[in-house]
Amino acid sequence: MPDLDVLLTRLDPDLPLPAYAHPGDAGADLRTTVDVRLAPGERALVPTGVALAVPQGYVALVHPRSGLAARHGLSVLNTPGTVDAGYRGEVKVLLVNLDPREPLELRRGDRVAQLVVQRVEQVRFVEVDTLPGSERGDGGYGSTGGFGRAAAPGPSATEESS
Ligand SMILES: O=c1ccn([C@H]2C[C@H](O)[C@@H](COP(=O)(O)OP(=O)(O)OP(=O)(O)O)O2)c(=O)[nH]1
Ligand SMILES: [Mg+2]
Repeated sequence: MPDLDVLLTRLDPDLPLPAYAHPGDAGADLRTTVDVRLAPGERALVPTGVALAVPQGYVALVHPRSGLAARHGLSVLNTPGTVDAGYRGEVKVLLVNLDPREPLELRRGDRVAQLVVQRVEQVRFVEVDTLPGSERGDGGYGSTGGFGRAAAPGPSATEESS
């Protein structure tokens, strides 16, 4: 049951508005207003035919659709794309064909991505000389190990498999 109004203008009156496929879904599907052919590895910034006034304190994020990603390698290059509250231009989707072999033909009206609206904080950045300590410290980028699989038998059995 939606409880937040997001004002929208339709720049392409013949296409349906962004819509949630099921009640309670996080993402509302966005459609391309144009036909696009993406060669393997190719990207394109495609228009969606809508402009939004996202309320202050919220952001609209442009996410890929998992079915198109799994079946065709279609993704959003800058995923998730950020539509700021102050942005009044047309929402666009930076599509990329990550399939190494197959070109992808998209037609006007196809649901190519999904829009997730969520709350967001704007913070005050406060410069200090020394940060408070933490258990993790500066460990990152794999500091806790890899996949955590049982070590396979063989020459590297003594090392943790990554
Ligand atoms: O997938 C996206 C990403 C961005 N935008 C629009 C809305 C967003 O508010 C604006 C700027 O996006 P972003 O801040 O990610 O791009 P930038 O390269 O930093 O541009 P700018 O200098 O305009 O902020 O572009 C979209 O329509 N779709
Ligand atoms: Mg920016």
